[in-house]
Amino acid sequence: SKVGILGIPFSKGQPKGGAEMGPEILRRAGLVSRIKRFDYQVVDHGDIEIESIPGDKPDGNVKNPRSVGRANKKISDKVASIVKSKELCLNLGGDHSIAIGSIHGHCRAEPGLVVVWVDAHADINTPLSSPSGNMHGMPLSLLVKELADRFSPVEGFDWCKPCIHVRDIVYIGLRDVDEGERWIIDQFGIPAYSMQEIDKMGIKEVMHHALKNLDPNGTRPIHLSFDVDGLDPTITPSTGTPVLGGLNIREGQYIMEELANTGRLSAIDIVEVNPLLGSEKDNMVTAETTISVIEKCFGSKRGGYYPASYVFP
Ligand SMILES: N[C@@H](CC/C=C/[B-](O)(O)O)C(=O)O
Ligand SMILES: [Mn+2]
Ligand SMILES: [Mn+2]
Ligand SMILES: [Mn+2]
Repeated sequence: SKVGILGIPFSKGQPKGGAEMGPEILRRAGLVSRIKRFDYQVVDHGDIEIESIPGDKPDGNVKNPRSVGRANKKISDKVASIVKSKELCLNLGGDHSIAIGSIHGHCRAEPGLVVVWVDAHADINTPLSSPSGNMHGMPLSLLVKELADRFSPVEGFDWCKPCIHVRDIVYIGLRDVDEGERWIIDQFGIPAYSMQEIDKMGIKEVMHHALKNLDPNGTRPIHLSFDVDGLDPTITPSTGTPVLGGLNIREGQYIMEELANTGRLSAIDIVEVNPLLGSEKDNMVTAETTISVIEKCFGSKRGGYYPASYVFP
């Protein structure tokens, strides 16, 4: 099987420069060669070309709407074609607004998908409920059909038709959720395993119930949107919105191992790595943590591994 890697050097969904350097730092830390060790054939699609749109005035309180809209239209087109060519699409962000295009594009190729959202944040603020106007806190609100009537279309997003239902989402790792987001989660009954549930149930039970709730028959393609700030900031310090009390590296690896075991991972976003926000050491720790978690999606086993082609000497 094949994995298609797509760099998305984009950061206009939030105000801190540097998130656009995420793909570069992960590549430089050896991501591609680490994935090549396993049974996937790796196709590297390079980085998406991001056009800058000068004078991109806010639309209401939404910041950089046209830049975010234009970038995500391209992301949608590219992800749709990668998934259609039977590659597992690995998107390297960039801030979390890139999930608008990646999920939209994934839905074009796999309409029955489900979304696993690993994050300290719910990222489902509408343009009206957002406390910041930063679009990295809004991606899911632009994608779910049930919220379409709660706000008027955002400038630059006329292409973006909502393509998933709230019941097709599960949250893991929440610990910094805004009022409007909590109202949405309660109103629509979105399964949400915050760090409190993880401490109460343990990651094994959380993964068991999360996947069972989401897809009882175990048939639907999975879109994993992984915000590195879902992990504890001591192991991913180089990120824009760190929150104490996150997932430890073993929980992160276990989540990926369980998702890999389904055999239904179809697209993965790895977002919010920002090397300008940490020291050299912070960046090295963040990159190594992120890669050691990502590789568990592709067959890396803590108990050891050998490729199908291995012959014992
Ligand atoms: N909920 C806050 C924070 C958003 C955080 C986004 B992140 O999860 O993509 O880092 C907001 O809406 O501004
Ligand atoms: Mn996020
Ligand atoms: Mn986050
Ligand atoms: Mn149980």
